[in-house]
Amino acid sequence: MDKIIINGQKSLSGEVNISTAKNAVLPIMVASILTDDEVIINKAPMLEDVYVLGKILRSLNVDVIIDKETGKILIDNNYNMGIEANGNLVRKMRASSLLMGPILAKKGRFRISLPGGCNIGTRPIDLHLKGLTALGADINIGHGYVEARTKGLIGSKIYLDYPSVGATENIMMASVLAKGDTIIENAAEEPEIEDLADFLIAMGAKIYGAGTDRIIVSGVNYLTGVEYTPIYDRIEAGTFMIAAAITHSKIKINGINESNLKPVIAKLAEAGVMMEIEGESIIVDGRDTLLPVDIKTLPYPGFPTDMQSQMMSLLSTIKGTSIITETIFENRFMCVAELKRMGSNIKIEGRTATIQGVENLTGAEVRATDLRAGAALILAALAAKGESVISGVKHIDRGYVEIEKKLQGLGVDIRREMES
Ligand SMILES: CC(=O)N[C@H]1[C@@H](OP(=O)(O)OP(=O)(O)OC[C@H]2O[C@@H](n3ccc(=O)[nH]c3=O)[C@H](O)[C@@H]2O)O[C@H](CO)[C@@H](O)[C@@H]1O
Ligand SMILES: C=C(OP(=O)(O)O)C(=O)O
Repeated sequence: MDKIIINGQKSLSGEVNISTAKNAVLPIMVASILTDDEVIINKAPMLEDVYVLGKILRSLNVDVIIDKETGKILIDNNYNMGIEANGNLVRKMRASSLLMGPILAKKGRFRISLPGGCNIGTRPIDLHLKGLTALGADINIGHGYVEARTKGLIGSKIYLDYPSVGATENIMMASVLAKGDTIIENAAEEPEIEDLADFLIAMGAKIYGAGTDRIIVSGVNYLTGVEYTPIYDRIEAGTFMIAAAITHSKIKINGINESNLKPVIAKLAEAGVMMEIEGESIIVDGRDTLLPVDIKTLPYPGFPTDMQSQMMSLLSTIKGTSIITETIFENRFMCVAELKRMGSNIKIEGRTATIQGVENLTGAEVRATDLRAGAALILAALAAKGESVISGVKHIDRGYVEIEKKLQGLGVDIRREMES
């Protein structure tokens, strides 16, 4: 198992380039099977999740070429795509549940292994299935699999009990080829949903209102091939913003969209971090004394759950009391036990964490239990006195492109020890 080793308390300087978003590219890769033509995705982030999804699509008999040098992905569904992807691969990643909508729309049926829980929560798919049922799918669940059939999807009005990102994406992808209009109410508003809609629109889909809580999809008969570049990763950008804040440094981050980062910018500003936007770049200056803040995670445009663990590390180093309330995933405080090993003073009660900032974190041997917990440990290690050794790096590699190289470029003393 790879390990990341960091010698902390170095000041950061220089610039870092943000990659395109994992959470945009995964649904876009899946949506590519909705056309019989070739799709080209440019500047894709070269991440473990992208490679695994590539394998999942190949197991459906879809041609997928991932060029690691250029970041170009070619996807061609070959006209003879299957209806069931390899179960072992599907169970490896949550985002594989997004295959349901497109396979159903293209083939009229699918069989998929239930994705199961993961470290951050149980993550049911009831809302995905409710939406597909409303569009005319007959769904059966048994022996760990979901099977669905339809005689033809028909547009419908669907109210989501919760604005689930994945359910909104699945319903949108299923309904683009349905007969008539679909209205998704209480839809998720995340920027990655708007990006998926832009991708589908570029293929010929008719989608209105993506990025709001009411999305209207008018079904079309077919979609065409397209060349597309996904949006920047707002969570990667937010993670580097915290890297500047936690080390009291000033750095420039290239590849951001200010409006997508609003909730993160607002909270860091409240904590006393100075920020200046220059087009698609942000200069982050954390050299002033920082103040404690309270955070509650919420669906977009609220504060993103995917930034919660990283904020936990930052607030651990800020004098005073901060409170974090996690409302999205029931098990997203797993980094806390590890942060405590580094000297953090955090108390958990249900979904609330009370953080008393400490003078100094200290380097320790810690383990990443999920992607953002891993990012939080890296950030804590940047601020900690002495050496930290982080294991469980496979989680971090799911969502951060060459994180140690990007941090090295900012002057961090960081190295990876590969599994021998
Ligand atoms: C690949 C991708 O884009 N992943 C993101 C996506 O995950 P994902 O799409 O899985 O997140 P959802 O928005 O669906 O989940 C939010 C909440 O809704 C619940 N829920 C969801 C679906 C359902 O059918 N029933 C149900 O109860 C979940 O358990 C969770 O408590 O959005 C999350 C919330 O912003 C992010 O943390 C993930 O990084
Ligand atoms: C939870 C995350 O991703 P996924 O939905 O792919 O597990 C994340 O990106 O923090």
